[in-house]
Amino acid sequence: MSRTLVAATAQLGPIAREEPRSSAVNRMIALLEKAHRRGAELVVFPELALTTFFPRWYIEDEADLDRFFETEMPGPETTPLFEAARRLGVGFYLGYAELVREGGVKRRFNTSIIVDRTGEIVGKYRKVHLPGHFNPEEWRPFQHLEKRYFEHGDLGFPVFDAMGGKLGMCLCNDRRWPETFRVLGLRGAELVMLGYNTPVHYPQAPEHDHLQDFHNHLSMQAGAYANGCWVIGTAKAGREEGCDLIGGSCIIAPTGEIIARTQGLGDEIAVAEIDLDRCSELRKNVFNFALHREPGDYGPICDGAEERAEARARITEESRFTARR
Ligand SMILES: CSCC[C@@H](NC(N)=O)C(=O)O
Repeated sequence: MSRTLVAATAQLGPIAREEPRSSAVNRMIALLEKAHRRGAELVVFPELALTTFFPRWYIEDEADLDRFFETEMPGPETTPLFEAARRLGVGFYLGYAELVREGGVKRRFNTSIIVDRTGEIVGKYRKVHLPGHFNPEEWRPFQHLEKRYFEHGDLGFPVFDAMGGKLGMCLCNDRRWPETFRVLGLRGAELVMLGYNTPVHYPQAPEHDHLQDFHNHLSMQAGAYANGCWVIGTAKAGREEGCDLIGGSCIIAPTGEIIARTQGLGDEIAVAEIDLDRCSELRKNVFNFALHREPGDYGPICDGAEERAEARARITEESRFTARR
């Protein structure tokens, strides 16, 4: 059986605050069709692809916040995307804000899914490394309230047998953490897909603004190389509600080389053929984990997990926007 897959990164330009889901979905279907015409079998969309990047605002009213979340997937507005996938026989990765009710409690996650060629959801991931802050901070030109609006993902970093390979997922800030790729690599991921919304301006250290594209590619290329896996990273890009987001969506080989990338900051695809068997070039050699990895010397990487969990629970309880009914 062939282990090659034609894949596409499907970058979205800005989504306005009042833009309806149907518009975002129609834009994604157009990209899916375009990718299909170029032979793509798998298409990677951005993080929070159905709405504007709403954590840039402090939203006090719970109903206003909930408007940005999906309570079912697919729901009435996203079903056309799933139908298009089924019609074209193209799988996809999609990031969205997920709201679930458990025991009368609302839980909110920054989530991504893998949908296979038949339009079935075959994998789910909930963002682990939530960036930003809990409380609104007036000095900022825009907020980054992911820590307030989302819970820490509770699914770990799973790897799924899908599309003829072993597929892993992460979301945006996760890519900056080598542990993300290493855990997925240890679980055998051959392709890691991720979406991102990355502002050009980093208010805490504006001297890094000109490095945002560099850091984006640095993280993903290092993750690919050190784990011998393919990486597809997809941006929501451009000036969204006055906030500039980087582009640079790309497909990265296990060698760390970018083999396809978008050029602009709008809706755009870049396509490449990826050979999943190429992972072994690294995995059987320099990154043969069984032979060369030295976990006995990596203790500090996992120290402090309990303290971290306690601190998180405390802060979350104090600050998170959670409705209990
Ligand atoms: C405030 S941290 C920088 C922004 C972050 N964005 C997301 N969405 O995770 C990122 O890692 O790109």
